[in-house]
Amino acid sequence: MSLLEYLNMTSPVDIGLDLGTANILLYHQEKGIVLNEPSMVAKERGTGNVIAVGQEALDIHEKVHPGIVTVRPIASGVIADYEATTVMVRTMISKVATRSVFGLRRLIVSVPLGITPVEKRAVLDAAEKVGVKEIAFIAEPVAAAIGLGLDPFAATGHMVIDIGGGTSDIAVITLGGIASGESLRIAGTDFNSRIIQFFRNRYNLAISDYAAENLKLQSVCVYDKDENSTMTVQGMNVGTGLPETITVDSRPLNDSVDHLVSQMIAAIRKHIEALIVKPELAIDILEKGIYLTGGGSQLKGLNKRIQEETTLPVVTSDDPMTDVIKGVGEILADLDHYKPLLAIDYKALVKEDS
Ligand SMILES: Nc1ncnc2c1ncn2[C@@H]1O[C@H](COP(=O)(O)OP(=O)(O)OP(=O)(O)O)[C@@H](O)[C@H]1O
Repeated sequence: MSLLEYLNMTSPVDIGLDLGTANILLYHQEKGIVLNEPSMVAKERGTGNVIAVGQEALDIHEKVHPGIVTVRPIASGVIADYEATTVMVRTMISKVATRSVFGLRRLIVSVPLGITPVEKRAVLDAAEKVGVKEIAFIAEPVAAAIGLGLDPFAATGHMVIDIGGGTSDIAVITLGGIASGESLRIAGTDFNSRIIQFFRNRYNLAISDYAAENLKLQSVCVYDKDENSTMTVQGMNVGTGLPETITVDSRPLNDSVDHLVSQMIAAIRKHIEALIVKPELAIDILEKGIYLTGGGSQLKGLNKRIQEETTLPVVTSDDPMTDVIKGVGEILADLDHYKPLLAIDYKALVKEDS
């Protein structure tokens, strides 16, 4: 065995990227999921220089250093900070793909349904800077479908809803295309914002995003609105300017996030109703159910609520936060088979695109 073989540096590498609002995941063709970190960047307040990305940036964020500002470069599924996104993607890819002397061959990136050319450009820039030779984009719900073990080319309809941090991608997938779908800009992060607003308005209490996230995971339930639990919440009293601990019922908080759930369900129903011209697809969904994935789909009671209000069965994923990247991994493993999905949706091979 040569030294290069021994060091596993003998061939160009293919990488998959799930560039999410909340989390960034990387898939290595041979090793599987090699990175799963928060989509966050820490910068020096004065210069704007990036000093940390991912988990390191989140650790800084929680300590709140006055000379440092932390940003989520992707907001509501769109690239809000072009520079920070470029640095974040570049740093993450270099973390996992520095060993091959032949460099990176392909990068497959999952993106929300409505990605704009400008957003695509930011990813392309980052990829070019780490020496990727070929790049392709795949729609998140299609990647999620593959990750869930569904066949996107089948002559049957699959409804997949990927509820992430910034977007809820809704898609009815059939014959390698999307019969009906949209990227709804309501997802996990909106629940956090609503929770923060609720405590501010009702209790004059400013709570951190970290506290809001914990409340969402532990106390919020969107199905049985009568369900009640007691929550202990810490924050800053905006009136006195002093820290405060309060113990309150969860029921009013459940009510306060309800309009977000209603908007999600209205969008889902719209795409089911759009199948009126293709009733056989609607029947497929009636038989197989709606597939729910993405971290936000784990909100307590959301699956039951969707089931009740659409009257369709709902199938929840066992591992909702990795379905998209697993799907991207499957595509990398059999690119010839899946290539039509990339070409049909985005015609995104760099050389064709630029
Ligand atoms: N148990 C849970 N209950 C409710 N929400 C959860 C739970 N676990 C994770 N989440 C939420 O899931 C979201 C992150 O999910 P995911 O990693 O799938 O999103 P993303 O891919 O980063 O975002 P997007 O696809 O919108 O760009 C966060 O908003 C997080 O708060």
